[in-house]
Amino acid sequence: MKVNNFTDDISSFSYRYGLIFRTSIAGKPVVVSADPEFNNFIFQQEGKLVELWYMDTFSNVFVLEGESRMNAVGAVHKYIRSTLLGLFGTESLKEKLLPQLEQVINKSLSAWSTQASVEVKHVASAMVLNFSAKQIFSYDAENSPENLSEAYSKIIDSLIAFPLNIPGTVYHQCMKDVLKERRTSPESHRGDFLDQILKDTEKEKFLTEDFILQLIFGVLFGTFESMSAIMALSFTKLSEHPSVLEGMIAEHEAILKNRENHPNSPLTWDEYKSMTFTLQVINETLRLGNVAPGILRRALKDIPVKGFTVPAGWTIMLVTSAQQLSPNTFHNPLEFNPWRWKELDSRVISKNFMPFGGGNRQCVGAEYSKVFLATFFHVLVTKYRWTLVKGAKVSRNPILGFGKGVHVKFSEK
Ligand code: HEM
Repeated sequence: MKVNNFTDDISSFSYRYGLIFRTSIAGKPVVVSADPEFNNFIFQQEGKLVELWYMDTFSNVFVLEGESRMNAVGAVHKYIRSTLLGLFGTESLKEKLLPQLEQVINKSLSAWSTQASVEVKHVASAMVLNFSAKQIFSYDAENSPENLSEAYSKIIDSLIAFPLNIPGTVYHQCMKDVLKERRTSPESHRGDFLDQILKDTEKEKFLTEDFILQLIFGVLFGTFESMSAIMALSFTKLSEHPSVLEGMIAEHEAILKNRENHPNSPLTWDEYKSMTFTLQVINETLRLGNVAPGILRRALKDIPVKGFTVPAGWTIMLVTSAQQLSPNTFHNPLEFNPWRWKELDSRVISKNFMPFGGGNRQCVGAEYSKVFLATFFHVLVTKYRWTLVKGAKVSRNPILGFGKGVHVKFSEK
């Protein structure tokens, strides 16, 4: 069979396979794919035919070359992934984090309800970042001299605007101080992520100070934009679809009723698992939200695809977001309709709905995000009522944007 190179005959390729085509971004050749077969295949090829590649902006922040580069799979990635899953994975959520999450959410909503209104994305970012940072390095938002979420959002704004050197920022200085304190007083054992990686520095040579700082930055980066964008979008969608909100209220009131004599007892794992409709609302918001508009990889070797070849070195952009908006899978794809999930087959879902990516780089915060959102809705609809004071014009550039923000007034029920 004749194997063409993308560079040989691009036009006939894009004509024949509209879901995969070639373009260029910042002068570099990129193969863009919304093809479910190819995208699923590429997710399984991490470290074999492809590796993670977020182009130049991120290579100024994260080490993407050399032995301890963050994008390679292998011992370093395995160590980080399993350590993070130990912290944010299902077992930890079930055994430890769920009651803590409920407490933090209760506290946040109670504080928000004392204000005339709050901008949801802003306050949700701080809530999620502070909770995640507490698990990672025992960050204490109430007593810390530095406001981590303010320092962090400055970095994110500039990161998107221009390449940035992390050293010199308030974030970097704050984290260096945290590391120094831990190293000089090893007796202050906190049982967090930082304790564990500092304990492993002898054994794992790649755990240098710079690496640890970048790693913590990277994990917080994962939590910061994504969760708050989904929360802001939820409020926008729920205000447009009161019947969905009513469905959630009914589901959560039934949970309280089933507790019989203990309506105020903490949320249990079984109760979380029973929130069928709420989890469908979360799926629908993730589907429309498409927090990761494209997932980027670099071809390590020539990759054959449908009679053509993606040459080694080229960038591949997996546009899973387009799959999630495909009318072939999702009838009336732009409509916010959580009930659609009742009808969808689980095999169709796993192939076409990948808000958390796939393969061995699938988001380590996937279950954490769902538990966080479900617990948030549980507290919200059982204890509070809210009104949208000022909605936002939702945009995509390519990151989900909320113009002047989603302003909500919360009040106790
Ligand atoms: C709505 C919320 C979230 C969405 C939609 C999301 C989405 C994603 C996606 C699409 C990837 C794969 C990226 C790729 O393959 O290049 C990913 C990876 C990752 N996410 Fe998330 N994420 C979310 C929340 C979180 C949270 C809360 C954490 C914090 C624990 C987190 C930590 C990570 C990490 C560490 C990775 C890299 C995993 C690896 O390379 O092995 N994410 N996320």
